[in-house]
Amino acid sequence: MPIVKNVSRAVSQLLQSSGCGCGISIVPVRCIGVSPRQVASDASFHSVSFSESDHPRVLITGGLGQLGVGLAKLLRKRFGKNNVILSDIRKPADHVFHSGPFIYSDILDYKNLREIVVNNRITWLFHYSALLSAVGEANVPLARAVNITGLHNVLDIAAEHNLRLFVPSTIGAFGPTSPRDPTPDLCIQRPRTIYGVSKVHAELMGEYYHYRYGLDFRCLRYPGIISADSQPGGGTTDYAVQIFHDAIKTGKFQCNLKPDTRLPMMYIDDCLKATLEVMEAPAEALTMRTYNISAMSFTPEELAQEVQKHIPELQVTYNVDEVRQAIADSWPMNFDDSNARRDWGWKHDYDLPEEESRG
Ligand SMILES: NC(=O)c1ccc[n+]([C@@H]2O[C@H](COP(=O)([O-])OP(=O)(O)OC[C@H]3O[C@@H](n4cnc5c(N)ncnc54)[C@H](O)[C@@H]3O)[C@@H](O)[C@H]2O)c1
Ligand SMILES: C[C@@H](O)[C@H](N)C(=O)O
Repeated sequence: MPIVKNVSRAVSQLLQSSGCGCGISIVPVRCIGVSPRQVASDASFHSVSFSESDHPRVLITGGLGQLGVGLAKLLRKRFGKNNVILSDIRKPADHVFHSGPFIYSDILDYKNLREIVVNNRITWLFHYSALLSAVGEANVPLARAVNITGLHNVLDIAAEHNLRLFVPSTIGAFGPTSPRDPTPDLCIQRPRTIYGVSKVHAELMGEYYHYRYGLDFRCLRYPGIISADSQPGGGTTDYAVQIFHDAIKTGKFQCNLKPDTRLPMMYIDDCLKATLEVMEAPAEALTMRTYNISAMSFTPEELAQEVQKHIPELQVTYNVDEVRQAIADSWPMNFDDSNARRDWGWKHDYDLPEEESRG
């Protein structure tokens, strides 16, 4: 019998909140200039630090993708609407533009990014700009620029202005030589995508800046994130979002991964909750700067069966995309997040009661 894991709660939540009608997320393709580099390797960083009793002043880069708008909503509830600035290089939808401060920011423009941080007295930065795994393979030079040069800009500005910096990593930071079931925090990391390579680089650079310059760098390795009211940005786990939109819109879904491809996944509310929690965790609780977080793990076939419980007429077919399949086959199947649970009390809400066992 296949491993059937109960994703009911997340599926119900997704189908309830799936208003659909969202446009497909398109990552702009353009030429990239090299950003100026002003920070000397032995620079001593200094800035006005914010009092912990004040609300942080937050900037989110790449905030118009699958995760940023939800993150802004959560943070605005907590810290006040005007204390959270969304930024991106795309034009925001009306409802996003009217929901709180939005600003244009290209993370490859170092000077402009620094100006935004200074003028708005930013104290926390969530760095979401990236090209995900599949679009990254389709445009390696752009992925290298956005994911690596962009990160360098953000690291320098964060260190210079004493920011608390969150950079998400991913299950994609592991590769075929990593243990896959489960994958612990510390193990071999030899990813085979530019996305994965750039995320390992981000993890290591952030940790280096922490030890070298005292940067308050915090990083979570997210699983594939499923959401209903935002579109994925071109990753390998996109199918697990697209199925909900297609189930409601057309009743037909063509999956680009094989039916038995098991990957770690998480409902967006859990992902954003974890992100806020790790940013609020006392520094002394963090024994590491980069943590795996986990919630559930399923295959396309299992997810389809779960969705069909709610929409029995859903027809699912498979047309495997070789690039995405090769990526998925090199990624973890299950994530070990015991360090996050121990250090800062991570606990997911949308889980996988093991109602049926392997065998
Ligand atoms: N969604 C997931 O399943 C998932 C899983 C693991 C990690 N993550 C990480 O979380 C972060 C957010 O993910 P997402 O799914 O929202 O990504 P996304 O692809 O949906 O959005 C990324 C955003 O970055 C913006 N961007 C591209 N180039 C830029 C530039 N030069 N300057 C500023 N912005 C630029 C894009 O316009 C886009 O809105 C990423 O770093 C991603 O690696 C996401
Ligand atoms: C897993 C994650 O990093 C992203 N959703 C991708 O598939 O590329």
